Formats: sequence, structure tokens, C-alpha cells
Amino acid sequence: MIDLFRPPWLPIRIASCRSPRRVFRRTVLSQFAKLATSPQRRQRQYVCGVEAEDPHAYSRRVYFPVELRSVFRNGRYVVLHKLGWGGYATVWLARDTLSDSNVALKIIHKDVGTHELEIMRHLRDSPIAHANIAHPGRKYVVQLLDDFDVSTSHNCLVLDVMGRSIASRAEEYTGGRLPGSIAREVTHQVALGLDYLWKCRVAHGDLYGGNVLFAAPTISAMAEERLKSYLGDPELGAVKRLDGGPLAEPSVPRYLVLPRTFRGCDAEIRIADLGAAYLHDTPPGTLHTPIHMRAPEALFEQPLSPFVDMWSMGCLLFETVTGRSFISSMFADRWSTMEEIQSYIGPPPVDWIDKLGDTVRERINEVGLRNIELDRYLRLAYDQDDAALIEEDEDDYPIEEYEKAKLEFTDAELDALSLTVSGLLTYDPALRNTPDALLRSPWFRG
Ligand SMILES: Nc1ncnc2c1ncn2[C@@H]1O[C@H](COP(=O)(O)OP(=O)(O)OP(=O)(O)O)[C@@H](O)[C@H]1O
Repeated sequence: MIDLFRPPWLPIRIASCRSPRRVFRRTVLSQFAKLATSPQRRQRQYVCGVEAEDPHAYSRRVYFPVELRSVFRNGRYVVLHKLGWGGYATVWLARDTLSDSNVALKIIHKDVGTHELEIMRHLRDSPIAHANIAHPGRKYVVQLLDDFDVSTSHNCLVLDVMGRSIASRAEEYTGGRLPGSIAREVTHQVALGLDYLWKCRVAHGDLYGGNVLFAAPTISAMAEERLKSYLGDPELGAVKRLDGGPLAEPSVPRYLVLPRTFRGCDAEIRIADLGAAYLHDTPPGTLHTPIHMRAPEALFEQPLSPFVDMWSMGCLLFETVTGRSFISSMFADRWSTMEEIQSYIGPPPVDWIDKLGDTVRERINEVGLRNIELDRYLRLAYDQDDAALIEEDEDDYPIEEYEKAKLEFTDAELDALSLTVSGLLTYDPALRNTPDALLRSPWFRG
């Protein structure tokens, strides 16, 4: 039987200074998942020389074709570069000629984008959002600057330009974590942003380090000519047909643009991507949060509530401060996640198990718990002490040394962190702290 608690990466010689588990999961597994589901595997008709979105998605009209210097909204927005792409959207850097600033245009298919637009309009226009306009967390949540129809099938959301995510920035630091003072400040800002969303009756529904981006105020405010020279010439890749024929479909652009990312400023974050957000009184049936940060009620098919965000916040706190994922098993599927959660916070409520099918129930009851208290697990993760984390496996799987992060927090600070995390990582959603209570945690008082 596969031992899900034995990190399978250990026999591999790793010379990286970053956390191997994190790097492996984020890069190799996500690339594998993307490849496995990529339509390019099914039927390839087009190729493109730059690493960018799948050109076939244009052919299927998932993306709207955009070229550099395209203009939108009667000439108000002029496209300068590309910022990225997601499953249903491409995101472009544009000059807002009315406000003389630079913005992000998220051009998204209406089949999925109307929901995100509704939530963002709620945050901009609803009476409850107006009542919270002075909330200190508002500035830490992405704001809708403008929106308009691009075509009958696509919307455009105009957003602030933002920098890299806290997760990708953390990977640049020794030990895969942000410096302590930034980690504390970032988690405080996320908690404030969550409190603002909570008061506006909105749950984010997909909170993880990849959706918390650093703000990029310098880029937003940069004068047009300076920005253009700063950006240089965008790298383009011609879209070609594999059979050598001419591009016949007007929905497929002539070229794709290699996206440009900005580091952003380490002082301020934005909670981004409200594509999975929901109003408190209309929770969804399922979550799309990465499995290793998904609340256990979603894994156990229990009803969802706004408290799923508080579980994700617990995972985010753990990960941002330690540089290690709360769920460490390499293939973080539903099973390994359920099993690993049990080893840190004990078995799930009996009525959750009772509601599962026989096979699932048997498997849950069979799990050999490793039983390591959350507080100890958190400290070992903070110390990046792999030898102690894997205990009995040590002889079988010799550990390669890699450069660890500096220890910056005192014992008392780690006590406060541990208390805060344990107030979020509980099975019963009703026992998790609200953002309001979270903000009173001594962890944030430093
Ligand atoms: N406001 C922004 N400023 C800068 N870059 C952005 C901004 N919004 C999105 N991006 C970039 O574009 C990429 C895709 O955006 P986003 O994730 O919002 O699209 P999506 O289709 O909703 O994605 P997914 O399919 O993952 O849900 C992001 O990974 C990020 O790199």
C-alpha cells in the first residue's frame, strides 16, 4: 500500500534552496494537469512559437481575439501588452486615455464571466458595499474600475494592474518564504480584505496564495512613453496552421503575445480573481479552490458556507509564514488531503463519516493516523525541519540538505500564530473564527 505520509520526493537529490514540496507541486504537477487536459493533446491544428494561451481556444471562441494597439470603449482603452491568461480569459495591459493611467483589461467569455462581473458590481454599487466604503480592508480587494461588452460573447472587466502573486514571489526567497515582516503584513492585509468582503456578504471561494497579488502602483501611474520604453517590444509568435495553409478563421489572431508580469511592490496586496466568489446566502455546491487548500466540508460533501474562506485563510497563513504547504502530500488529491488533515487535527465529525458511502467510510476508518499536533507541525514546518517531519522514514529516505529560511519569529510570536491558525483549521465551520475575530489575533499585533 502506498504510504501517503511518506513524501515521495525525498529520494530525489534536490539542490534547490526552495522548499522542494512546494516547487514540485506548483510547477511539475500543474504543468502535468494542464497538459493532461489541454485540447492540444486532442486535436492540433495550430502552433505558435511563444509560450502563451492555446490558439485553439480562439478557434472555439473561448477567447476574444485581441492585438496590440486594439482600442476599446470608443478609443478610451489602447492595448499595450499582455498580462496573462486563464481558462476563459485573456488579460491585457492598456492605456486608459481618459484617466491617463494604465489598467488591466480582463476579456472574459460571458458563459463564465457574468458571475464575476455581478460580484464585482455588487462590491461597487450595492447599498451594503456603499455602507462599507470606508472599511480599511476595501483597498486590499481588487476593484472594478469599469466594464463593458466587447462582443455578444465577451465582457471586459477593467481592473488595476497588479504584480506577481505572493505564492510566486515567495518561491524567489531562500526556503520558499517571504521575509517575516512582509509575511506578517501580507497576512494582515488579506485578513482585512476578507473582513471587508465578509461585511459586504461576499465569500471569495478560491482563496490561496496564487490569488493574492502584490499591487503595482508604479506601473499603474507610469506615463505612456516611459511605460513603452520600460516594456520594450513585446515578444510575438505568429500563429501558424500545421498543414501550412493560410489562417482562415477570423476568430484566431495572427499572433500571440508572450505575457509580461511585474514584480509589484512588496508593501501592499490585492485579493484578486472573484470568479468563484458568491454571496453569503447563495453558497455553491462545490469549490474550485486547489484541493490542498479546500475546506474539509467540501471534501466530505457537506454543505458549504462563507466559512470555507476561513479554512483557506488558515492554510494561507500556514504557508505564507512557514514556506510550506499545510497539506504536504505530493499528489494532493481528495483522499490524501482528507487523510493528512486527520493527522493534524484528528478525525472528522462522526456524522460527516456516517453520511459517506460504505467504501469511502471504510477507507476513512482504515487510515493509520500519524498524529502530530498542529502546533508541533507548524513549528517543524517553520523550522523547515524535514528530518523531524518525516520521523521514522528517515533511514529509508536520506534527506538532502537545502538552504533553509532564516528563523525570524520568536517563540511567543509562533505561539500567537499557532493559536490563530488553530482557530481557523477546525472541521466545524461554525467553530472557525470570523475575519473580525481573526483580526483581533495577537499574531497581527506583533
Ligand atoms: N489585474 C491584473 N493585473 C495583472 N495581471 C493580471 C491581472 N488579472 C489577471 N492577471 C494575470 O492574468 C492571468 C489570468 O487571469 P485570471 O486568473 O483572472 O483569469 P481566469 O480565466 O479567471 O483564470 P482561471 O482560469 O485560473 O480562473 C493571471 O494568472 C495573472 O497572471
